[in-house]
Amino acid sequence: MSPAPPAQRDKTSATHGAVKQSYATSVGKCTYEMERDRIGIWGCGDSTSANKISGLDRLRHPGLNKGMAFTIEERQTLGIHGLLPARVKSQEEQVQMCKLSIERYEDPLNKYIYLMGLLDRNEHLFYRFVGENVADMMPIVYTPTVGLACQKYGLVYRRPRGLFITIHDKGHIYDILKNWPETDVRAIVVTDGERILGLGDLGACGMGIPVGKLSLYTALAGIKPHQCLPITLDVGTNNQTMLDDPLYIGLRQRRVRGPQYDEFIDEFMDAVVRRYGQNCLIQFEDFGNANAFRLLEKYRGKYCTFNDDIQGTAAVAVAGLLASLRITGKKLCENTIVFQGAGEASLGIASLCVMAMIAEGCSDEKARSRIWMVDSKGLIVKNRPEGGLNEHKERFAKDHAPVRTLEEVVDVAKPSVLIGAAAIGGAFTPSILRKMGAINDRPVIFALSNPTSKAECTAIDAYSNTDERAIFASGSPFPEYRTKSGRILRPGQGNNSYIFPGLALGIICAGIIDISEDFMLLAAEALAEIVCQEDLDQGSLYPPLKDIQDCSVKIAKKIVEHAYQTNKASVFPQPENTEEFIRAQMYDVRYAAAVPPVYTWPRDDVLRVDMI
Ligand SMILES: NC(=O)c1ccc[n+]([C@@H]2O[C@H](COP(=O)([O-])OP(=O)(O)OC[C@H]3O[C@@H](n4cnc5c(N)ncnc54)[C@H](O)[C@@H]3O)[C@@H](O)[C@H]2O)c1
Ligand SMILES: O=C(O)C[C@H](O)C(=O)O
Ligand SMILES: [Mg+2]
Repeated sequence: MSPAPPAQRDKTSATHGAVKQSYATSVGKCTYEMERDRIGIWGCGDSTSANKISGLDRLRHPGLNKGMAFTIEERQTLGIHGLLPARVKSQEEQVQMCKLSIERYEDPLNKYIYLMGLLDRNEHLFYRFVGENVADMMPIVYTPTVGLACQKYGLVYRRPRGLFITIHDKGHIYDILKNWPETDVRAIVVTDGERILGLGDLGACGMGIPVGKLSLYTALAGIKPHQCLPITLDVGTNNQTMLDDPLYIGLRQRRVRGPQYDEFIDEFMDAVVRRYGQNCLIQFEDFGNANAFRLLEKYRGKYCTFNDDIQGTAAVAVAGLLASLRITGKKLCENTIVFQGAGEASLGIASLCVMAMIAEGCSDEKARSRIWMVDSKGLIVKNRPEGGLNEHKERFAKDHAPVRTLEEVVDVAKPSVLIGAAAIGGAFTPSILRKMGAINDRPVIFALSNPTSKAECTAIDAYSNTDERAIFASGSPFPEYRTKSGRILRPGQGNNSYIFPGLALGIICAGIIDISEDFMLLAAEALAEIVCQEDLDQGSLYPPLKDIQDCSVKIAKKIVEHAYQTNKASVFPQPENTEEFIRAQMYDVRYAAAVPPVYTWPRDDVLRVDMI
């Protein structure tokens, strides 16, 4: 069975009603045929005749190149014999070589450049290497090193990887999408670079984030690389350092806002639907606060979209909180939660917490009463003298006199859970942490801000100021911690990377367009369920990173099943075996045969004369 084309793509106008897709798997195709089709897409040859494809093209195409793993037979058939050294390597040997190569670099940015170079040369090898070494490689291709790479993107940028669409392309966005050589795009991660991690406005240099997120789509959830498209919408930057930097790669102008910006994003959304179909997932990433909430409200339910910083973060944090209940023995609604920050991450988490508390049987009002939020002006209270509370913050405003500092809020609220997402490095001072330890037997401390320099506290801070009783998680990874008694604690990474790859896999497989909040709570519950006693005993509220690929499939399975139960799926018929259905669509990191198998006599499948 051929992979079904995404529904309604490349029609002249965008339509957003539900469209049924056929069973979109590539199960029936052998890998050789799939590779051959892809060469056709890139225009390197006739898609019906593998023999016409230049061997050199295969060496240059990251999706087809195997480097020294081309067999002698392949080298001869493809006309690349002699272009490679005599030795034929296995992919396993190549993976070993990658390990040796990357270990030679000390500077993380050089490791990043090496890995991006590998991705540009040999996709299968990159994904196998990263997939087999997730805990070591994620901090390079993703948080925290990707933050550094974005800050230096002018230096790091080598080859096209994704699309830059500028505000000057307004009116022609569809034409730019058509310049992307792949037609079967199922997932886009898009940024406008305004809030890159906790590093602020990096303009077009934010491209490192969609590239990094989508590399995790493949490495952690097996979504095929050619189905993923990173996009940066370049509307300028207000970062003067970037504007003054001769290496800056984006438009040298201040950010466009207002109706022109809105029309630009509207055109982008419609162009994606027109080009790739309404089932193409659009993940919003690292937009500035005001646009992030506004655009989510505007597009959710109408386009296949979610905001990772609001919704993905909510799911991973709630998963961690649900897992923490197994240690504290409480219900979620019995906790008092203080947030440092009241932006995308914090408000997203707070809203999903309310939903989870309501699911426990608590009222909406009581659930909200459990949540205290602190922003740059202090505790969020009703009738704040400065005014200016938006509707999201208003929902959590306390009937309380103004309280200015986080420490004072901790004194007043006496929280059992402290969550930081304000990008203020070190905001959880030793004094605040000691207070959390004094109020609680097992204080829950989440330092979610990224990258590491923005974390509210380190794992060492959290443990050492609470007599090692803290239940700690962080957005960026921290090394393991040895307690005074010699126990090893492995703090879990409360990062949306535990959620978005599996969520996206489920969305794509079932063809979900309306990604409602119930999917986020479901993903949170699914992730929390995977956490085992051994993880908790080691101080982690999340499964180890080495198991994250399995987590993605388990999350995707729940998402797909729920989509069929709630009539949100658009891929029919409903698969009998959900997991098999999902796995059949996943990327295989192993190389496919580059030439058709040559049959030698006697063939097993042919009746031989001497057998008659
Ligand atoms: N771990 C994860 O998966 C994850 C996910 C999303 C965001 N984050 C991180 O969270 C941080 C914030 O992201 P966001 O999207 O919520 O940003 P945002 O800009 O939407 O929100 C930041 C919030 O911090 C508040 N703030 C600023 N200064 C403050 C201060 N001195 N005291 C208290 N509050 C203050 C702001 O008022 C705002 O409410 C970033 O570092 C980001 O990397 C982590
Ligand atoms: O990118 C990350 O590491 C998580 C999150 O999306 C963030 O913006 O910090
Ligand atoms: Mg983000």
